[in-house]
Amino acid sequence: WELTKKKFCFWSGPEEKILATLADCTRQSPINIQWRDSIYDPFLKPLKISYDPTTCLHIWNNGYSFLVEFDDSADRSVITGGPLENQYRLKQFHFHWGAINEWGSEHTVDSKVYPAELHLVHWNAVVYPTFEEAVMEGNGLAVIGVFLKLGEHHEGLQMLVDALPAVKHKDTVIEFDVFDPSCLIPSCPDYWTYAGSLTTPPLTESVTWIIKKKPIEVDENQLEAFRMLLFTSDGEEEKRMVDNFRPLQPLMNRTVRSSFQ
Ligand SMILES: NS(=O)(=O)c1c(F)c(F)c(S(=O)(=O)CCO)c(N[C@H]2CCc3ccccc32)c1F
Ligand SMILES: [Zn+2]
Repeated sequence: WELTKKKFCFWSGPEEKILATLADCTRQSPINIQWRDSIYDPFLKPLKISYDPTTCLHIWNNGYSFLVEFDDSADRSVITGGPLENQYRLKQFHFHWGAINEWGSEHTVDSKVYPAELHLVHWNAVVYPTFEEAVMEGNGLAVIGVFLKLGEHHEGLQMLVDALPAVKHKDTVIEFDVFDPSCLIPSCPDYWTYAGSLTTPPLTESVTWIIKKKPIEVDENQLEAFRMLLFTSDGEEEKRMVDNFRPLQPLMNRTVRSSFQ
């Protein structure tokens, strides 16, 4: 293993825990967060978020999700505090959602599934020279997860929704000059945090997950707008971009900490 440091963490079925242990894939994501099993940690600091809206670059459909990418060449959009030892730079955010409102999120809370989940991906530019290197290291990434629930119209999200028709097909991109993603993060400071992984290839166990307790509310039309995106490129047989979430992974020997009692 040492030589290649390659490991393969993708199974499902009863033997997954044994195989995961053999391949030491012991911190995969997403997981179900059992509220009563989470441990309040009084030493957890408040998460400090400071984004510069002008670091926003573009929105693109990469055939898995739609992502909004940021200029991460300097410490202009960063998070620090919370469970983090260093400052992390915002690289991109993206969403996961279902074909219908009954499912779509990656994490669940007491087995409750939300219709969608926002992930803001940050990397440890204090310790690692590039994002690609940070992706391979245990403390390389920090992802803020925010649940979306069906409810009131979300003004901030609508700016993204209005741009989606322009990125309907895989590998389409449009410029997106100014956007402050903190409008998508609930003001309630409460979160859970645990050591996990990316939920897409390379599935590396490099993510400190910070899952906000409070969801944001979005309306039906806004969720429907996500579902009109396509996994497929222009000219291919259309496949709607829905159900782009990974199944729940075994908790193994992990504790989920909460920032609140
Ligand atoms: N749920 S998640 O937070 O684990 C997560 C995703 F779910 C997801 F879809 C993506 S992606 O960029 O759309 C697809 C490439 O992996 C990323 N992107 C990251 C992962 C690897 C990588 C490499 C270059 C740029 C961005 C990313 C991701 F971190
Ligand atoms: Zn994600």
